[in-house]
Amino acid sequence: MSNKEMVESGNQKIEWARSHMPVIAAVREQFEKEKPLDGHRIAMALHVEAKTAVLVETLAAGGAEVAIAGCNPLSTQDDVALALDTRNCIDCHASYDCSTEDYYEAIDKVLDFGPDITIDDGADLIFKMHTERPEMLATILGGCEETTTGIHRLKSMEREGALNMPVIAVNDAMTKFLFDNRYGTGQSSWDGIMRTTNLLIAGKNVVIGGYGWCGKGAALRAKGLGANVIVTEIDPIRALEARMDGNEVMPMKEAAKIGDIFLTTTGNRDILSGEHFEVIKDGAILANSGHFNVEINLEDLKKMAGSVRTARKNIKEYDLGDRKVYVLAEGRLVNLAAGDGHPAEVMDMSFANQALCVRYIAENTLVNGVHSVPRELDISVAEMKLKSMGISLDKLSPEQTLYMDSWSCGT
Ligand SMILES: NC(=O)c1ccc[n+]([C@@H]2O[C@H](COP(=O)([O-])OP(=O)(O)OC[C@H]3O[C@@H](n4cnc5c(N)ncnc54)[C@H](O)[C@@H]3O)[C@@H](O)[C@H]2O)c1
Ligand SMILES: N[C@@H](CCSC[C@H]1O[C@@H](n2cnc3c(=O)[nH]cnc32)[C@H](O)[C@@H]1O)C(=O)O
Repeated sequence: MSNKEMVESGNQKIEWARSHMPVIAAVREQFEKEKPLDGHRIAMALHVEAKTAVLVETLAAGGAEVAIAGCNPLSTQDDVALALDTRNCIDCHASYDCSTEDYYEAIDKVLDFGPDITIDDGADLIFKMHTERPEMLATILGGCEETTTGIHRLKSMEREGALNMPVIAVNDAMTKFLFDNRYGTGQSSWDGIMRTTNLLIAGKNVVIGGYGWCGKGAALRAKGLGANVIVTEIDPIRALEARMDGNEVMPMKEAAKIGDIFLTTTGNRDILSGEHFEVIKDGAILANSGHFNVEINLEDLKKMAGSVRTARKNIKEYDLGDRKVYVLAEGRLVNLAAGDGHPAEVMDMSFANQALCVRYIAENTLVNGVHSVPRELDISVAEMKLKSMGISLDKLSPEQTLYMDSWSCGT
């Protein structure tokens, strides 16, 4: 494709996403009128694809200048990156097949731009500023964090007294994790797996590593596709929940022997490693939708394999002698590296939260530490989404309010 065709293709994807993101459209309208981000410089490290581009445009419509890098190798869509880079007030430094060096160089480039607000997915910008560029923290008003793993990292910095800027935990908004992590990951992971393998899910043993918000969504959709779902967990409550939701629960060492398709969603490392590959079933398909590329230990797999070859686009075959194992998208996020990421309708809510939280940072002085998304912003996102869906609610009558609030009623 020529550069011109790439830009056209990127713009088409952005337009399609924008037309399915009514909440962020409403936020953009406010931003265009009020210009709350005038004079602000925003550095972002997110998956560079069409829905993210709609967030970037919204911030620019609010008056900001924006520089963006990727937040994961293999999750950038090059046509969208090119289309974004042609816009006024937007610099994009991201490519799909970047090396680890290119990836970190791009993070440095968006920091060179001199931001006063950051948006991260996995805390890479914040980590880099704290470890290598601490002088930058003096002019940072605050940051927003998109994902569970990033918030784990930031809370651990906060506990050790090492977090020297305010950060809003956007992932923890109800209108984010209940929809994005659950229904978003639930749908987009299976989309990535199915379009990459072109295989049937019905009748297969699907093993889901972790029954958090992503795991619940992935298990629910696998069941809907006709799979027999097995969950592995380390948390007794989540394991119980998985069982009572109708899944089998067992240790990975047992699940490895019978699973046909494995999907990790834990945010942890080595969910599948050497001890599992020793017993894993011939033909097993391994995919990750959790953290970076560490949930499936590819080093162990490489050591055990006699040879490795590309079996099909985005599928690597590891020949273990008596068995073959297939890894999708290099063990990186299968929904983004081998698919188009979450559906626009869920990113609509995640990114409306991002835009509103950036505005909140611009208009308020926050102390250093991890902050929750203000409840009223979270509720406003739910209200805008319901309105866009044509759904209205009942209202409490004065008698009902009194009844609910009074301790003397109810007997
Ligand atoms: N692919 C995507 O688009 C996408 C979307 C949202 C979140 N994420 C990422 O997915 C990961 C999970 O996010 P979440 O919101 O579901 O987190 P969560 O904390 O709700 O769930 C993680 C679950 O994994 C379990 N777990 C941890 N170690 C385990 C182990 N060794 N074996 C089995 N289970 C284990 C935990 O007990 C927990 O129940 C994070 O890294 C997050 O950043 C990815
Ligand atoms: N660098 C992180 C990446 C985790 S991805 C998880 C985040 O990606 C976000 N996400 C999922 N799909 C899309 C998409 O299509 N566009 C932009 N972001 C997405 C989603 O909100 C989720 O919180 C790490 O490996 O730790």
